[in-house]
Amino acid sequence: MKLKIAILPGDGIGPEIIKQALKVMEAIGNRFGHTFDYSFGLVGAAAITTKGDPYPEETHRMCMEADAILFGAIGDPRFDNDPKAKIRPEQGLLKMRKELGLYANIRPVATFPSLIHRSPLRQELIEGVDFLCIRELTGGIYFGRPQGRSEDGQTAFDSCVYNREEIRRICKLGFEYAHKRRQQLTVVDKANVLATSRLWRETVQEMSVDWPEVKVEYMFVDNAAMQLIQHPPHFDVIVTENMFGDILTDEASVITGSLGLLPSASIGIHTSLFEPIHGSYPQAAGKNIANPVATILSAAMLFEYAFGLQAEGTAIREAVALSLQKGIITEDLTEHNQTYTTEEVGDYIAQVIYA
Ligand SMILES: NC(=O)c1ccc[n+]([C@@H]2O[C@H](COP(=O)([O-])OP(=O)(O)OC[C@H]3O[C@@H](n4cnc5c(N)ncnc54)[C@H](O)[C@@H]3O)[C@@H](O)[C@H]2O)c1
Ligand SMILES: CC(C)[C@H](C(=O)O)[C@@H](O)C(=O)O
Ligand SMILES: [Mg+2]
Repeated sequence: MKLKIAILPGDGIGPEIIKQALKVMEAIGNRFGHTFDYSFGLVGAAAITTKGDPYPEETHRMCMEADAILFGAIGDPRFDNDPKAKIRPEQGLLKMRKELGLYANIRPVATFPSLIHRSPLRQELIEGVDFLCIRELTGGIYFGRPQGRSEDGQTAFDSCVYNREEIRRICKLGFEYAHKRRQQLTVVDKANVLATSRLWRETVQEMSVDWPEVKVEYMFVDNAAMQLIQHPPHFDVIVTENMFGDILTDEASVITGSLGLLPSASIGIHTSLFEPIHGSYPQAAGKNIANPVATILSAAMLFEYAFGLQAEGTAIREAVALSLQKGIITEDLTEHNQTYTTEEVGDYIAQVIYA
């Protein structure tokens, strides 16, 4: 099979981790007889520097023409530390999500048996954790208007906006995934305060009639933040709005042992995009220390979700599991000096697939 994929490395550790995922994909191509037609695009601070635009038109065209997109990370302290900057790397990511219609961000969270001891949480709390967080990605407070400052600059405002159709389409995925899994859907919201959350509840209540076998529970986000740590095996499928999903999944990464482990798939109207859930980790950029596993597992999701190539995804997951089991891991997962570099972890995982 010939796979046409747009590659957007982005900023910070983005290029280093993408390089490891490409090695692994090459190994998969070799083993399973696929070839790749890659195109490389600029996004984020890298695109601002050269094009003055964090999501240039040519990158958009490239994404639209590809069968799938692999994305590293964007973000740069130059902009993080300058709240007055008008053009920002994150605008590129948001524009890309919106223009590609990437409305559902699926973030699987599962413990790796060989890393159970790496979590700051007690082993008996996190054994067998395996849930999906389905994060709405093109609505809510990230995109609601009005957003901005009052004329005198002394007041700032954001708007959280959802319509019924946006809620339906993301919750439909929630029901479908729960149906295929353990039949348990947790809707995380703040319906005791927010009007948008009450529309979410109302919509889910209507939809649940069509999914009688799926047990639906509603949980306020503050409680969910606590339950995720207190009793994470409870969760099967979580569906939630944009910002809550962003925050809860960084929190959930602690269960697995590192933010550098969690991948995601952004499912869209026009295409699909695969990216680690973490950011550009600027402190590590160029040091060859970042964990490439989240990006490599995002490539596994790309094979499975974009192309239906399950065996290829499984081969990557097995190679990753072996690297973790053998202790071929980056410094975020080690306390002793048995630390491997980003490159070495990528090489090991690719080599397991070739073998
Ligand atoms: N999707 C994205 O591109 C994305 C996501 C989050 C943050 N960002 C951007 O990234 C920049 C940095 O943000 P931040 O520091 O809040 O978040 P971050 O996710 O980049 O890093 C937070 C911390 O997580 C750990 N970490 C993250 N990725 C890791 C990896 N691959 N290996 C090992 N450890 C890892 C590190 O301890 C790091 O200090 C900001 O500009 C932010 O806007 C981008
Ligand atoms: C960089 C930022 C805009 C982004 C988000 O909040 O969606 C990031 O945190 C993520 O999780 O992809
Ligand atoms: Mg985030």
